[in-house]
Amino acid sequence: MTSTVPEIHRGLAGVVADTTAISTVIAETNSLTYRGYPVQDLAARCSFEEVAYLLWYGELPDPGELREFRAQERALRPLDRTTAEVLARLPATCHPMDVLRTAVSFIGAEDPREDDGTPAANLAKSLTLLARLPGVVAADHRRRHGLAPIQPDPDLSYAENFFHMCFGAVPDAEVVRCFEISLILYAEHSFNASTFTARVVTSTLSDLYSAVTAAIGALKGPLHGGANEAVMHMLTEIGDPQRAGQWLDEALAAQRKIMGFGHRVYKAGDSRVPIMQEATERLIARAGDPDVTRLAALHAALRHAMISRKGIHPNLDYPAGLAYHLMGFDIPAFTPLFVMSRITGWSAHITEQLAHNALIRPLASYDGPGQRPVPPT
Ligand SMILES: CC(=O)SCCNC(=O)CCNC(=O)[C@H](O)C(C)(C)COP(=O)(O)OP(=O)(O)OC[C@H]1O[C@@H](n2cnc3c(N)ncnc32)[C@H](O)[C@@H]1OP(=O)(O)O
Ligand SMILES: O=C([O-])CC(=O)C(=O)O
Repeated sequence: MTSTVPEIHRGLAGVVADTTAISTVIAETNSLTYRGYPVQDLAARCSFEEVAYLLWYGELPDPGELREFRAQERALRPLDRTTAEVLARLPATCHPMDVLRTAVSFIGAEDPREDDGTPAANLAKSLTLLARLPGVVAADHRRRHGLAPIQPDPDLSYAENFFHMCFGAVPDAEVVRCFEISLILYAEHSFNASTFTARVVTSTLSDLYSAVTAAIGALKGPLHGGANEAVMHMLTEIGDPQRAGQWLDEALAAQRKIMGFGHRVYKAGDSRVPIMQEATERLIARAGDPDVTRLAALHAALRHAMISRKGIHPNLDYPAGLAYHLMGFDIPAFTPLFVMSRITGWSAHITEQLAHNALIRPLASYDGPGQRPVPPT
């Protein structure tokens, strides 16, 4: 009897798993659109709140809709006492992504709303998470420096308020805008690993908090969102722009993955990198500091070396990691910043998955031992 060997798509590479109307990544033209709008234009003209609204409702808000959306987000910002206490008890040695994952799970456990899974109920939960997660990240950042949390300020935008809660001050507009651009670029990217994780959990008809908790776990890994932290660790390890080429040769010879480079879909450059790189260069110029100039030179030298040696281009995590460092965030807080943005894309996909749900359950080709008897005891 002959058996046909099925074609295996390890890592689901090249597999089209479903349709989506949320975003499209077109590697051939190096383009990315959210609900049809080029991400470059959104990053140039919109606030992060407008982009969140677009992802969730399918259209950009008119002024009245934006006003109402902003008011709702601002009203939901304060963390309740129990959540704050639970988070303060987590060991300071755990990674901030563990804190965030626990926070979402805890906020979900505390939510008294019945889980009817309707789009309206899920959007209400998504807005709660969008509004609360910055407070979680900021309080965690401060406790690691022995500082008390700062209450949110409802007069500030999403991005401004986050700086206020982390550092007790809002930096100049250039820095806030650079941060906001990173949030817009990180918001959504089709069926990436964390979004697909959220869709898998949702496909079992589990709840939104469970899907987001799982997605945070997937984003933490260094092959996905964790790469923005790994980029800064790598730059710190190299230390000197003059060493970039030799360091890279040794790392490649040792089969190391160079963090912040390469992408499953983009093979000739990530559509988001030029915008993020430009914004980061404005931060570098603004700093006017020799250490920053040196770090920027190292960042550029490694990018050139990687492109010339391997033809592999940076992904969004490469400029974003440097930008977050220049904004004053601690390295382990970088991936939580990604979560504060990607919560918008995850929530949109959870709603879309439920709208035409099919349980996600692929097949496997078994290659273990043949059938055999259990030895007698
Ligand atoms: C926001 C985001 O999540 S963007 C991604 C962030 N992740 C990173 O930056 C981590 C570093 N990058 C990588 O590990 C990879 O590029 C991934 C995981 C992102 C994509 O990988 P895949 O699509 O599975 O491609 P794959 O790993 O098969 O790479 C193809 C080839 O390029 C090489 N390659 C790809 N990326 C890198 C890299 N960063 N460093 C060194 N080599 C690389 C691989 O070694 C492989 O070479 P081979 O064909 O000689 O074996
Ligand atoms: O699309 C991917 O595989 C990873 C990525 O860039 C993202 O999630 O933003």
